[in-house]
Amino acid sequence: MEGVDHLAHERNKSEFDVDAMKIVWAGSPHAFDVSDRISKLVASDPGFRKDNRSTLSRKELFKNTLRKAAYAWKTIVDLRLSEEEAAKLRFYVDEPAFTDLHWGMFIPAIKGQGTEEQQQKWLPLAYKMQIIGCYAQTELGHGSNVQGLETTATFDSQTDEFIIHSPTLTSSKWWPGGLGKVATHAIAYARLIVGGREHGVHGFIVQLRSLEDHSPLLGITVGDIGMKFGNGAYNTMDNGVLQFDHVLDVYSIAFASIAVMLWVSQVTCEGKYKQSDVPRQLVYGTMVYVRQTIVADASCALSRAVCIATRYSAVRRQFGSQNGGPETQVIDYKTQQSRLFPLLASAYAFRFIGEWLKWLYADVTQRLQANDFSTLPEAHACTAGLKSLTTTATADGIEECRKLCGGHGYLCSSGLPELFAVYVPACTYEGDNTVLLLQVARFLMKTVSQLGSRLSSKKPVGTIAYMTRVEHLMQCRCGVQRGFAELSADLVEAAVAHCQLIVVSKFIEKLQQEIPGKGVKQQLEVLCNIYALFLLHKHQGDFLSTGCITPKHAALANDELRSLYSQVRPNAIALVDAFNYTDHYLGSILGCYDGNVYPKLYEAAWKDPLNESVVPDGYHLYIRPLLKQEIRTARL
Ligand SMILES: CCCCC/C=C/C(=O)SCCNC(=O)CCNC(=O)[C@H](O)C(C)(C)COP(=O)(O)OP(=O)(O)OC[C@H]1O[C@@H](n2cnc3c(N)ncnc32)[C@H](O)[C@@H]1OP(=O)(O)O
Ligand SMILES: Cc1cc2nc3c(=O)[nH]c(=O)nc-3n(C[C@H](O)[C@H](O)[C@H](O)COP(=O)(O)OP(=O)(O)OC[C@H]3O[C@@H](n4cnc5c(N)ncnc54)[C@H](O)[C@@H]3O)c2cc1C
Repeated sequence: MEGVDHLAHERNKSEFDVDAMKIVWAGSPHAFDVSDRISKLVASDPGFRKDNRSTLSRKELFKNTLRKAAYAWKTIVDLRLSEEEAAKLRFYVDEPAFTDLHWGMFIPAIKGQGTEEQQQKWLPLAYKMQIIGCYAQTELGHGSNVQGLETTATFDSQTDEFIIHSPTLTSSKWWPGGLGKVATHAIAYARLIVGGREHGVHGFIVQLRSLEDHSPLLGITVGDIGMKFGNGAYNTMDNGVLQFDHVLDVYSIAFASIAVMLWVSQVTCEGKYKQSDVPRQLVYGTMVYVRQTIVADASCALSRAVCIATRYSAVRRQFGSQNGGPETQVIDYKTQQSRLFPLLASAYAFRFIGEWLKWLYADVTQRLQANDFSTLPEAHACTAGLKSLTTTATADGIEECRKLCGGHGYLCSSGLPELFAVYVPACTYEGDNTVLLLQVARFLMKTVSQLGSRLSSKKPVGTIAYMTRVEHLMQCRCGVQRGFAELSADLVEAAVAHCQLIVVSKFIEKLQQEIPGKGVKQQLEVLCNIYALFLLHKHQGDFLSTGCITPKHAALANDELRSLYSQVRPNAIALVDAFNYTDHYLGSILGCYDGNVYPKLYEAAWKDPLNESVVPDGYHLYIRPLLKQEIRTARL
């Protein structure tokens, strides 16, 4: 029945202050207030409806996305929302769109790598959305290998201009979000050539389309690359293809530095290339920034899936009826708990590692401004490795949550198929996860060779086993005289172990902070222990081979896990309520707050366009003749 909370009995079991946990999850009382207010604003506005996406054609879907993006911008302007509130509004609108790249990459790239002059010219236009930008780095032939990019930017000292060109088919820009149909400008990455000499890959701000009629400028061929994985899903995004045919970057030398997107190098008025004495990898700065935001995004996506699966696991009953009594809630089965609760713990673990990574990024950015590059390698390794670890675990976790919901998890109305389809490219974009782990492995090799065996002694006591595991994995690999390439598969395993060590140690450090609210810290300690012991159980071969745990320890750890699951069980619904997601944002009948699942599932089915007619289109043309055919063959 509507209005009845079918999960009230579960909520009454909670042993901690849920409102206090909501603040912990949000990060602060202020952050909670903004999130709570904006999520409800979006949920209550029919202009942000999203339950019909799977029934729209690609063109209808895309036009609806443009409508929503414009409506969101109007809402932001009319309500005079702050930058923080506007970002939250775009988050809760929950639709991949060109705005993700405009706000999430184009503007950060200018802020992070543009000169003062460039920032003064481009940021006011971008903030007012008087230009719409995208980040055009990947090409048809190269994505991972940035140094392999083929697009050229040749400085013509006669005309004081840069000529941007796609010399080959494989140099076509391919994948940039927002590029296909909307962006008016791009930060395009190209090989800078000055005076016949090549100076490596640099970013250039290039106008793509007329600000008058949106037509592509002279020399620009641009379009969408076509349908992607899953219906609806990421097809609201116009990932594009772009070719330059000797495009003059219209900014004369007076603005040459406007075009060359870098505070780390310049082309002077005399047409001389000036490389400042900073690491060339600062060209990659935007990718580092986005990777740390992707870690925070992972905790959001995984927590959405876990919220759906946990609430439905409490609603769903199957088997176990005694004397005609109610069947057993599937959340009470130990197998369901052993699959679901480690994911619940991971959602919280990724939330806190995302908070730490945000601090690390801010710290390294501050140091860079003082020309202190000492922590840049660690920041690169951490953002690359944690992006890889958290997105792989989240993509796998969303799929596991679908399976935890049985057949109904496969319905679009569960919200899980679309969440999976939209999320999984996170394992690829912003750096293929294996390629990024190889960067971590390279960092570990260098660290081991510099520090000797001990990677770091600055870890909480509870992580000794994890640290010993990483050292053991590295020693086993570094000890043998074989090349990096030969050992790369093994070194990637050590890189994963290193990233898991970081997540566990930062969760433990979080618990050393003052955490207000009855029972809140105790619940987080249970989740931290579940995360650490689940991984120890999953990788016990590694831990046993280090000798720092024995088979008896491994068995005890497994016993402790079961006990921890029992401690979580009465608090499970409250722990997912703490995410404070509206039913609109969850977009899931299985995960609806009141748990009134079956009537809503049944009602939703009849809204499917296929049920607009009792007799389906095609019956008279195809099925009736089939049913009425003379039996010409002997009866089978
Ligand atoms: C809101 C989300 C929307 C998502 C939209 C998606 C957008 C995108 O996908 S944008 C495109 C993303 N593309 C990538 O992520 C490409 C991945 N590839 C790379 O980052 C690089 O090609 C590489 C790091 C894999 C290799 O770069 P390369 O220049 O060949 O460098 P080396 O491996 O030779 O390393 C040299 C040296 O530089 C250090 N280093 C590498 N990257 C960085 C970095 N980002 N920051 C700082 N330092 C970096 C590396 O550690 C080496 O150091 P040493 O070992 O000390 O020499
Ligand atoms: C949805 C989506 C949105 C995107 N948005 C943008 C965008 O806005 N802007 C942009 O510029 N790009 C964007 N991209 C492109 C994205 O950044 C690249 O696809 C990504 O960096 C992976 O590169 P790749 O496609 O070349 O993969 P590849 O490197 O070709 O990967 C193929 C396989 O090769 C393996 N491999 C590659 N190199 C090595 C190596 N050295 N050692 C071992 N294995 C290796 C990989 O692990 C992988 O298994 C987007 C991609 C997607 C899917």
